[in-house]
Amino acid sequence: MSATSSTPAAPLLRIEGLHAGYGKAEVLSGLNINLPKGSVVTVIGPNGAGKSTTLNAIMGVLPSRGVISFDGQDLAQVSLEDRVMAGLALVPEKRELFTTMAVEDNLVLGGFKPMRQRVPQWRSTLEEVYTLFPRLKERRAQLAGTLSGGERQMLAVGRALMSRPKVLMLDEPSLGLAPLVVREIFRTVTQLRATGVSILLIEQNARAALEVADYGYVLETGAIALEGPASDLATDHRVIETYLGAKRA
Ligand SMILES: Nc1ncnc2c1ncn2[C@@H]1O[C@H](COP(=O)(O)OP(=O)(O)OP(=O)(O)O)[C@@H](O)[C@H]1O
Repeated sequence: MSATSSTPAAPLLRIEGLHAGYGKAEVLSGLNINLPKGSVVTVIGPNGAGKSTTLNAIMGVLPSRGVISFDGQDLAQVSLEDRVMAGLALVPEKRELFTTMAVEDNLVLGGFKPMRQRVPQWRSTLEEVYTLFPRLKERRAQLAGTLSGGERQMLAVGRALMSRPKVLMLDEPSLGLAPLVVREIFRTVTQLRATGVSILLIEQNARAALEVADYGYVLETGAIALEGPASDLATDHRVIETYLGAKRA
């Protein structure tokens, strides 16, 4: 991470020449993304650019070609479950909560069975999640389907944290949330980085994402159109014209 180091540390997550798609339709055409340890990296871009596809390929729920290397390990032959065990966690765009189950049951299921066996301290992880999101603790017995939009997003993040990930991937966490709630969620991103979690943040809300990220990529029709330190991207005229506009989060 040090800018002065002659041999920069290998990124925790390295995506190189990634191709993925659906049937014959190729969506990603040779993507390169690096996530250094302890950083927040954002991928911004328009609808349909391939942002969710990128995360699905990294998780292994979608077949892909190219290199996905995590913590020095090539994930090509690694199953979804083993990717979670290795330390990858995804908060999907649709949150995908168990709506008819209580908040706490959603969290406990997030530390899914093999993980609970391997990580016997899951109860203390649950307390850590409650410390991060006191509102979830207050509502631990409430059905997930009755939570507000912001609380659902907190629960989706909390559930992913139950597997004690090294890398947390967030797919449009601000989607459908009021500006104040977006701020709260992005504050959490900063708090998590401070605890050592590395974060890959997919967002359409470019302004909020670039404020919280260290580095950013602009993804357009399956390829990286622009990349750089987030503060540079936030002042780049192409990003301003296309993604920042006059709207404030
Ligand atoms: N299951 C699927 N089957 C076929 N095509 C798909 C499927 N999922 C996504 N696509 C297509 O792949 C392209 C990229 O979709 P993707 O969801 O990755 O974009 P995105 O950048 O995340 O967009 P958004 O910001 O709107 O969520 C789109 O053209 C979409 O229609």
